[in-house]
Amino acid sequence: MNEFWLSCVNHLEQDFPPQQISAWIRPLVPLDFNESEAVLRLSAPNRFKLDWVKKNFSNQIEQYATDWFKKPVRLHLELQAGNDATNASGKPNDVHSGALAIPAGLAARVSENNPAAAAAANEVRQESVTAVVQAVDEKSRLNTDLTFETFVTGKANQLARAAALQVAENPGVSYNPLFLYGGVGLGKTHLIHAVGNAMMQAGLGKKVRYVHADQYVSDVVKAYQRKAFDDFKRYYHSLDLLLIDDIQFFSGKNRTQEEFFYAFEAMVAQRKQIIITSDTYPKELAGIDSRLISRFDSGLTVAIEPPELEMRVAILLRKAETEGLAMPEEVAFFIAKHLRSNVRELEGALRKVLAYARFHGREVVNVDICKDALKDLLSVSSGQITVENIQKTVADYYKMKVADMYSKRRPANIAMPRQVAMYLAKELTQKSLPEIGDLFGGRDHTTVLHAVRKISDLRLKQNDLNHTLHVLEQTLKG
Ligand SMILES: Nc1ncnc2c1ncn2[C@@H]1O[C@H](COP(=O)(O)OP(=O)(O)OP(=O)(O)O)[C@@H](O)[C@H]1O
Repeated sequence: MNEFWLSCVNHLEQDFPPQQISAWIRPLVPLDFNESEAVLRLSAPNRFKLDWVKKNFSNQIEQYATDWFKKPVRLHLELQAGNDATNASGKPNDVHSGALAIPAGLAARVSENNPAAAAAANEVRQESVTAVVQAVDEKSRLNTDLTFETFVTGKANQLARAAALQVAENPGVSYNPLFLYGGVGLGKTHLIHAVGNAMMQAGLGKKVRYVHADQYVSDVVKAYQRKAFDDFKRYYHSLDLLLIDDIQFFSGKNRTQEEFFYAFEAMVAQRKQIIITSDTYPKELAGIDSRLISRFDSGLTVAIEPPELEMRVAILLRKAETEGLAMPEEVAFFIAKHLRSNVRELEGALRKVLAYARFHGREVVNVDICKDALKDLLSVSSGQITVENIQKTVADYYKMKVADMYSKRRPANIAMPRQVAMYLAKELTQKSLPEIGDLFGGRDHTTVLHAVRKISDLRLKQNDLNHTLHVLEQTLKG
């Protein structure tokens, strides 16, 4: 197990900057691998790290484990025993606990056999402490790297950024709540951290808290179990700025919604600022109480759209510069033309190019290096619009599995995106109706025709759907 984990960390080091490895990966402790169920268990030192790793690294870890153990592995993350750093009021108990968590057994073994490695491990532990303290302010849970200064602006996000700046300057009085929505990886989380960091930097002693909706739900559950609702309420109602990310995760969680409703009312009445992000606009949120939806819509609702070409280039150039990589503009254009869906994807590509260039000892990259480094990514999005591209883009947008594009399952939340994808396939490719039917799991051409007619028709009547289609077309055309 330890051998696997060391190798996995080595592997992740190729893809992610050292700061991220120290902050998020090294604090994880490998627990065990269950052969029969193919479940890999890792523990994280606190809830914040657990959520972060789950969101940002679990795919890579699962993929690597799948290659290593030669079977499809599922990752199970859990909190280190007795180390849940979040109490009922949402405050961390132990600021540094996470950074010291290099597996104890492993550290002992390393130090017995190899004093130099032990010293290095120690150094890594020290470095982890610094990295965590720099990257995340534990009290507010703000990532201090996500600021307005590091946020690249373009047409796709200028409105959202202007609104966020306005709120940072006049919290509680301009737009309350500010509701930001958009697809995955477009910068919503970044922007709300930027508001929080700006308020903290202003040094007025404001109480700020970033919380992912999932975390809020589990705080409610904990408060319920510990009968500590008063503390919970007091804490949330006492904030000056509450940043709540991915509110769609409240869907169907009635008790959480009720608590949030009270917190919302109390904060807004006292002119305390709330900023919410979501993958869709308020009225489209499923499983959320209508009185909350109407509250969400009572301030300012702004979309972040997929970045246009020039903005993607600017983001790549800025991020390459930060990483100390000399990237000529033509190279940034090359990557930006091929990768169009979101900023997270661009960051992933840049990391791959960076690792490749470092490995081959190149300080300046060119288009050929990029083609090699990004072989896998580029084959998926080869510039042309293909039905596969459409299926992937639509599935990403609606947060569903690509496999459901071909499956026979028919619940409305799958059937509708599938029809949208069929419509786009007809609009944007040269494929015939029977060919499209084949690519959607062998469906009949009349099914495709029905989907195309239905979506064309609805598009004229429903502004929201028209907007969604517009965003998808823009993403696909680049
Ligand atoms: N305009 C931008 N300038 C610089 N970096 C950006 C920009 N937009 C996004 N990013 C970066 O892209 C990555 C993904 O952004 P972020 O996590 O904010 O997306 P998101 O919209 O919250 O996505 P999700 O819905 O998946 O949570 C982050 O590393 C963020 O810093």
